[in-house]
Amino acid sequence: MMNSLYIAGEWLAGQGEAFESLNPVTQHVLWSGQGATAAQVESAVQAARQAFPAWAQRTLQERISVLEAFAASLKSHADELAHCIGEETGKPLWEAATEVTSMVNKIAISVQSYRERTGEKSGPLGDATAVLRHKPHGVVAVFGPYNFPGHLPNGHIVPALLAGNSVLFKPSELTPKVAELTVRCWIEAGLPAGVLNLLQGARETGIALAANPGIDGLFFTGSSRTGNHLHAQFSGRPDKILALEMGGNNPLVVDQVADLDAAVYTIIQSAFISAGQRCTCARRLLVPQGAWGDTLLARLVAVSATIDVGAFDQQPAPFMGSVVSLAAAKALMDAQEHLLANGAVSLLEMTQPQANAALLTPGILDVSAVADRPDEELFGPLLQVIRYTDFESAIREANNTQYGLAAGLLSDSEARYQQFWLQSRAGIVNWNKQLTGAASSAPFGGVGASGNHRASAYYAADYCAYPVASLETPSLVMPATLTPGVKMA
Ligand SMILES: NC(=O)C1=CN([C@@H]2O[C@H](COP(=O)(O)OP(=O)(O)OC[C@H]3O[C@@H](n4cnc5c(N)ncnc54)[C@H](O)[C@@H]3O)[C@@H](O)[C@H]2O)C=CC1
Ligand SMILES: O=C(O)CCC(=O)N[C@@H](CCC(=O)O)C(=O)O
Repeated sequence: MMNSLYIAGEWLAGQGEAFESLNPVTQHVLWSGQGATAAQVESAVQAARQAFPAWAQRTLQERISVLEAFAASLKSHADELAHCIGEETGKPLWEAATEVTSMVNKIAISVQSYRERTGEKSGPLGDATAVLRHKPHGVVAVFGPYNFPGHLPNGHIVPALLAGNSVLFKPSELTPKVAELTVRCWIEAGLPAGVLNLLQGARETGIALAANPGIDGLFFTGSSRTGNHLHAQFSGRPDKILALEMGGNNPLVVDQVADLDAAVYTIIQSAFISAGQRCTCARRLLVPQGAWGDTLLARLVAVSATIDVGAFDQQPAPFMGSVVSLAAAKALMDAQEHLLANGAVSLLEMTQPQANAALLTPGILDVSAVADRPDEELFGPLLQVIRYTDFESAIREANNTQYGLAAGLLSDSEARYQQFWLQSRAGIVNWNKQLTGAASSAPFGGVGASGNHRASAYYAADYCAYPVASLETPSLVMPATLTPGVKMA
C-alpha cells in the first residue's frame, strides 16, 4: 500500500479507510491510499509538539529562508504541480498555472504581512520601554478545500510556519495528490521533520484531528456546513484559535450601464470561472426589470452559450473545466431540477453532455418567481437571476442571505456605489470589477455564515500569532512616589 501520510519526517501508510482520487472527466484513478486513523493523528500531533519549540526558536530570518526555498521548489516543479492541480480538480491548465503562481507569491506577501501586522514594535513608556512582540500558538491544524487544493491550504500553512507554529495538514479527500506534491516541495526546501505533517483522509480523519486535545488552533477553509460544525465543537474552548473561511451566496447587482458587453464579460468572469467553484463566485445576479435588463440577459445568455467547456488539458484551452466529481455534477443537476420544479425559468439550461464525465455547461435560471428561494451556496456553474424594480429593493435582495462573503455592483453611478457599499454586508464589496480573483495582498474573509471574523490572505498573520505586550527596564528601582497605604520604612 502506498505511503500516504507524512509524520515526523517519514512517509507512512495510512491505516484508516482506503480512498482514491479520480480525474473528474476520464474517471482514471490518479491517487490511492488510506487515511490516517485517530491513533495516527495522535502520533502526528506528538511529532508536531516535539518539533514546535526548536522551530519557534529559530530566528525569523531562518524561517524566511526555508519559506524562500519552498518558493524556489514550487517554481522548479511548477509545470508538474499545475498538471496535477488540473487533472485532480478538472480546472484548465492555464488556470492551474495561475494557482501555482499564487502559491509562490504567497511567500513574499506573508513575510511583508508578518512584519507589518505582527512584527516587533517598541517605544518609551514612563521610565520603561513598552515592547510589542508576537508568539506562535503552537501546533495548528490546517483543513483545505478541493477547489484550490494548492493555494488555499498554502494561505494558512505559509503564515503559520512563518510565525513559528508547527502544522498538521489535512487536505480535501478529493485532492490528495496535489497535497502530497506540495509537501514534497516543503521537504525539498529543508523544512525540519515534524514541523509539517500530512494527514490524508476523509471526514473521519478530519473529525479525529479537530477533536485532538493536542492542537492549539485550527485554520479551516471549506463549506459553511463543516465550518459551523467546527465552531460548535470549539465552543467553550477560548484557549484554541479557530479561523473559518467558508462559502457564500454572493449577489452581483447590475444597474443600467453604458457598456453592456463589459457588463456581460464581468458577469461571466464572476459566475463561471473555475466552473463556478470559487467561494467568491456570483450566485445571484440582480437585474433591473424592463427592456434594458431583458437586452442584458439576452446577450449574457448568448455569450454564455458559446463558452468552451472541456477537459483540463484540452487544446485549444477551454474557459471552463469540469466540476470536481460526478457526485458534485449530480448534486448541481439535482439543484437545477429542484429550482425548475419550484417556478424557476430556464434562460440557459445547465447540461451534463456526457453522463460519465463531470463536465457541466453554464446554466442561467430566472428564479424571481420561486417562493422561499433556498439560501444555499450552489458550488458550480449555475447562476440565479432575480429581477428587481428599484435600486433599494436590489440592495435589500442582495442582503437577503445568511452569508456575507462577496457582493458587487456594476453601475456607472458613483453615488449608487456609495449607497451599495454602505448598505451591503460582506467582506468583499466591488464596484465594476468581477467578484472573483481577490488579491492576496488584501484581507480575505466574510461575515455572517461566511466566516468568524478572522480574515485570511493578508490578515492571516493575525490568527497565526498572539501579541505579547511587555513593559521592560533593565534594573528595578523604587518609584519616586509611593502609593498611599504602603510603608517601606
Ligand atoms: N471563504 C473561503 O475562503 C473559501 C471557501 N470555500 C468553500 O469550500 C467549499 C468547498 O470545499 P469542500 O472541500 O467541499 O469543503 P468541506 O467543508 O466539505 O471540506 C473541507 C475540509 O473539511 C473536512 N471535513 C469535512 N467534514 C468534517 C468534519 N465533520 N469534521 C472535520 N473535518 C471535516 C474535509 O475532509 C476537508 O478536508 C465551498 O463551500 C466553498 O465556498 C472554498 C474556498 C475558499
Ligand atoms: O487567499 C488569498 O490569498 C486571496 C483570496 C483568493 O485567492 N481568492 C480567490 C479564491 C476564492 C475561493 O477560495 O474560492 C478568489 O477570490 O478568486
